[in-house]
Amino acid sequence: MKVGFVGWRGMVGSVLMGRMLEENDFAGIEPIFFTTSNVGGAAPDVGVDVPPLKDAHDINELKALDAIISCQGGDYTKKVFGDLRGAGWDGYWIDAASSLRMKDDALIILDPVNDGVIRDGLARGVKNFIGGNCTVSLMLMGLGGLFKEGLVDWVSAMTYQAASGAGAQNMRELITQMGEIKAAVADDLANPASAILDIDRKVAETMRTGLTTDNFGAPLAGSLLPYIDTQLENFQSREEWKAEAETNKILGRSANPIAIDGICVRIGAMRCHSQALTIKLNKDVPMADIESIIANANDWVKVVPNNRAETLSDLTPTKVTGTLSVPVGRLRKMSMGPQYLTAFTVGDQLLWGAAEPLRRMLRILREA
Ligand SMILES: NC(=O)C1=CN([C@@H]2O[C@H](COP(=O)(O)OP(=O)(O)OC[C@H]3O[C@@H](n4cnc5c(N)ncnc54)[C@H](OP(=O)(O)O)[C@@H]3O)[C@@H](O)[C@H]2O)C=CC1
Ligand SMILES: N[C@@H](CC(=O)OP(=O)(O)O)C(=O)O
Repeated sequence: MKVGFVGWRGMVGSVLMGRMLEENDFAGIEPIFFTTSNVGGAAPDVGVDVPPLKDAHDINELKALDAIISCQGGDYTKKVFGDLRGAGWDGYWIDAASSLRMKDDALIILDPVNDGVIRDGLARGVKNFIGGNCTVSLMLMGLGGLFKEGLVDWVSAMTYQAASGAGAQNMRELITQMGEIKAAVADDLANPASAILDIDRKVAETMRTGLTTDNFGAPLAGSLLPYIDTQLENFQSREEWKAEAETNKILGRSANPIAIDGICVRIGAMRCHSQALTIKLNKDVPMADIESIIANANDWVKVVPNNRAETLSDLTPTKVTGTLSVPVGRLRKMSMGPQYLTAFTVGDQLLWGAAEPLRRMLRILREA
């Protein structure tokens, strides 16, 4: 199988390369690497012979491939995908970008949750397989069991999203902002006799006027930004809109959708998205059953007992970052009634949120 990789050196692409190497995924395929900026340059060392970098806009080169994995972004997809299909290319297109997600001829891939939908699609001849929005994928990796059992009436998801979701430059900017805050009060901090309210005043002044905000457009460090992605006419942000639209498409139930809505917030975490969920169940299910349904849904979800020590140890971005683990905790019935469940979940948005579903889709194609 000839597989083209576009966007392999970006942030999502690098995570994908790392995972493919860990899982020995380059053995048995013929990888060909593409670039938008360095045609003829050296391709990465993936343990098998590879030609120099090819032009990611060269339709003839792309046409020779059985499958293409793109982590290059939506603008690239928009530029190339139509021309490539128009030129008669019939291969598999696997993409991290959102541009094709809601198209009728595309499926959103998250195989631990929708393996059946993916395999049905393959049997029907679907050729476009698109990774889901990170927040949606991570919510489903955590709570997929409840959806699978048909227990969910509606969900309200309040998110705490990491800087990485906005891109590599934003991760750098978050750290820069943290450093700028520290620098503004370093002398006062070093002096145990300094007044905390003086430190606080200087910090607030620095946050309002002295932080680098070229990428976020607003100060994030020490604060939060309760708006992600663009504004829609119904006053949802696009990130909030994706929750219901993409979840139902992933589950293959767009015709009979479950309502999912909430507020998406950017916080100063590096690469783990967290979300606090209010779930209205369609019946009163005992907590022990809920916990076992959630825990048994896939190999990566883990129920964290709802106590302070284990929550602070196991249910934080700091613990989860760089891992495939998806802990779900703070599980309890709410005071609104026995059908109202609350949960908190954390996941690495570059792994399950972006690269891992693409890697696994390639495996599914190879094994099909
Ligand atoms: N960031 C995220 O959390 C998520 C992103 N996605 C999707 O994936 C797409 C790619 O995102 P992301 O990986 O963050 O994008 P990056 O900006 O990290 O990389 C995109 C491309 O930029 C080029 N590039 C230019 N300068 C550099 C550099 N110094 N280092 C590395 N690459 C460079 C590379 O193309 P070339 O080699 O051709 O020059 C690279 O493939 C997004 O647009 C989005 O559609 C999906 C889910 C989550
Ligand atoms: N919008 C997401 C990241 C992302 O790339 O989402 P999407 O793949 O839906 O465009 C975030 O900011 O955290």
